[in-house]
Amino acid sequence: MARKSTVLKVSKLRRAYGPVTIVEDFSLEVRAGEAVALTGRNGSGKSTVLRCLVGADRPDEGTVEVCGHPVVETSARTRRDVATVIDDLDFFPDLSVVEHLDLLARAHGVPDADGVVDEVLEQVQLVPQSGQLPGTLSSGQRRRLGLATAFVRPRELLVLDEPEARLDVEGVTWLANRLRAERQDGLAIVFASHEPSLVDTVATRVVELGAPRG
Ligand SMILES: Nc1ncnc2c1ncn2[C@@H]1O[C@H](COP(=O)(O)OP(=O)(O)OP(=O)(O)O)[C@@H](O)[C@H]1O
Repeated sequence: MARKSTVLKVSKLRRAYGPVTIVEDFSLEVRAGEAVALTGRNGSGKSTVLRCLVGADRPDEGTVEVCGHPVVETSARTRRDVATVIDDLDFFPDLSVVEHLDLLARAHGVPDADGVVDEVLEQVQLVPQSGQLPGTLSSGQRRRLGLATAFVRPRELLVLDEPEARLDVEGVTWLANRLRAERQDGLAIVFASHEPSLVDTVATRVVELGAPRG
């Protein structure tokens, strides 16, 4: 069988905040169809690594490439290839749930945007809330909308920071199955998680980050 192509290549990443080095000599290669779980204690640097992967933070040293191109948060290429759910997303206060998803799908040139948005709304169980504004959603529903934004658009790499946060038990099970299916369809995934069931179901590899050093 042909080896799957490398989607993400991280080489010798280092990130320090002041005198404290959080991440040092971190390298990672993720191929299409692989899912890497970043685990480790609070403060071990998982979010720091993920922010560097998507270009939301700049490493002090090292390089990050997606599909052979350097990651730059503002580049069209990076935005096309990388779907992220990290931190709490900012939503437009005056666009409804369905309008957010429509906007994203159309901006990314998704064929049959209406059909894709309807399908994802069903999957994240936000059909009854599709006309609501983000400010009126429950915190778990806002997380579901955040996840939906990643699923209505094209993607080669999915980067998720604690995607299970604020989901109910049924939601975590759905998410685990959905991410496993995405990986089996050939997507590359990197996610940080404290949820063992999610890691067990989704990850093909687990990378545990250590404690920060002073
Ligand atoms: N902008 C910043 N300035 C100073 N320190 C920071 C900054 N961002 C993160 N840190 C520190 O870097 C360390 C790693 O934080 P990070 O958020 O990457 O951890 P994490 O592994 O994702 O933790 P958690 O499991 O709690 O989400 C923490 O000690 C944090 O306080």
